[in-house]
Amino acid sequence: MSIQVTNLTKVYGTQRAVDGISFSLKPGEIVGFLGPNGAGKSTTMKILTGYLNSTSGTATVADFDVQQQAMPARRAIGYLPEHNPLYLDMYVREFLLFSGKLYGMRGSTLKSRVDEMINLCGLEVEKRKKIGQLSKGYRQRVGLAQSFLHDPAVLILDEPTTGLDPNQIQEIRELIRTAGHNKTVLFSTHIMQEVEALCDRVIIINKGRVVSDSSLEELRQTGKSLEETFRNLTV
Ligand SMILES: Nc1ncnc2c1ncn2[C@@H]1O[C@H](COP(=O)(O)OP(=O)(O)OP(=O)(O)O)[C@@H](O)[C@H]1O
Repeated sequence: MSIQVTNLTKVYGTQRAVDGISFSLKPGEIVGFLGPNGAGKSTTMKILTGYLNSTSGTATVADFDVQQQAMPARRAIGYLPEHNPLYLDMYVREFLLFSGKLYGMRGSTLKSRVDEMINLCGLEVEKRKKIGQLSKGYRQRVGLAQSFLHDPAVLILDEPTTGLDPNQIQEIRELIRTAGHNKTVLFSTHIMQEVEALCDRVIIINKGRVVSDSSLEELRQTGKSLEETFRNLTV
């Protein structure tokens, strides 16, 4: 399995933000991770990417335990966090070169990979600007370029299109489809059409628990829209 989550729990103080969830993703699957605000999506993603430790349970990425084998697990992951923290004073190309070095890339391999990502993510026209001068959509492209840079097998994208205009949403979606080809992708979103446009399968969580894990095809066969299913399971 590319991602295996087993009985994962995260307690903040007295709150069980993630409450014994289990799910898995096979190599090459694109899975939408849905849930209302506060359901525990970002917390789960932060545990998968090693930003947070779980309270109990296990998670593996590319068969590496995210806590016990943190470094190889992280090498297998491209992560776009919800608020996409970037160094605003850095130039686009400078930032991507810097990020690549953190992944141990050097010399001509690094430079050609950065140029490839600039091209793939449509950053050519903006590559000489400082990140702080970019629009939100272009900042998101920089975040995606960074997450794809080391060619990870697994992409974990936390609300990659939130706050973008309809054209940018379409472009970022296309980018995820292109760059996510042959990769395993887990992404969270509140946009149902996005799930329908991109996903093989949908996992819905509510109050820290998995309430549905079905293929889009199975959900279609219920005769209800995804929105209706979501509301029925989470209101
Ligand atoms: N560092 C923290 N300390 C305490 N509570 C936290 C912390 N981070 C998250 N929480 C709480 O855990 C719960 C789950 O939060 P999380 O961010 O994982 O939800 P989410 O599903 O990603 O929500 P959204 O769709 O709004 O981004 C929320 O009630 C949140 O307030």
